[in-house]
Amino acid sequence: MDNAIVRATGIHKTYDTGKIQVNALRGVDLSVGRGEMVAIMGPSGCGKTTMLNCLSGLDDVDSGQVIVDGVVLHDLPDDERSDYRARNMGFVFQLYNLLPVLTSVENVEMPLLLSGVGATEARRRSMGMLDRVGLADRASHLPAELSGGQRQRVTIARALVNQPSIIWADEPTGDLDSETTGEIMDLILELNRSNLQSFILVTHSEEVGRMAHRIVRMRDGVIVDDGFPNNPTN
Ligand SMILES: Nc1ncnc2c1ncn2[C@@H]1O[C@H](COP(=O)(O)OP(=O)(O)OP(=O)(O)O)[C@@H](O)[C@H]1O
Repeated sequence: MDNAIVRATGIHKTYDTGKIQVNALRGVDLSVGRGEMVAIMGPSGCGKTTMLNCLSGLDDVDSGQVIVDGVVLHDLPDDERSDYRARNMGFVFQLYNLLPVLTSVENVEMPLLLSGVGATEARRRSMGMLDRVGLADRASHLPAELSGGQRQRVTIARALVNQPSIIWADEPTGDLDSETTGEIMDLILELNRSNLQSFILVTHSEEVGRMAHRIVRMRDGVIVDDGFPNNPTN
């Protein structure tokens, strides 16, 4: 793929708990194009989250190479890799839940403040992003004062506020009912189309998978299928 933004080759990852070794990734090759939306699917335990963590540089790999926009990710020292992630990637992960004591806009502006953007500019951009996700009128609400779908929209606004070229999402619609899932996916698709950002998302939902440009199916730590969703409108 010529315009690949992510190019992973021969990724192996083993977890060693002391008692047993789990070969979570057993030679994964994957390229993701600029502006592409890829759904990673497969049965529980097949290695989807591990793949997201390894490809985004959140976790180390045992062997193989991940090149993101020309940068060999795992060659970077830890602090430079974190910095690279903060500047170029957005995350919609359960691990990065909204901070409960901060309002919507305070949550969204956090990545900007952490990367050195001034307070006034951070607030301006965060309000703009909340507006994009349809939540300008909930800017001063705490997460507990929002619905599940609204919370997820704030999480997406926070992931996108830095204008990253890649967004990694682990079950972005996991706990949501089907109507809200549709709304969140429409939002993600609209952002993907208008900003040409690449989305790589893990999902158990065939409905969500069908909305992506491409479905990558995994089993037992390898990719077993990689193709277009069976959807004539895509
Ligand atoms: N920190 C860890 N230590 C040991 N084993 C782990 C660890 N994390 C994951 N595993 C194992 O690695 C394998 C892949 O796990 P992973 O979380 O990537 O699967 P998954 O496809 O995302 O599953 P699910 O759909 O249930 O979230 C599983 O067998 C899991 O038990």
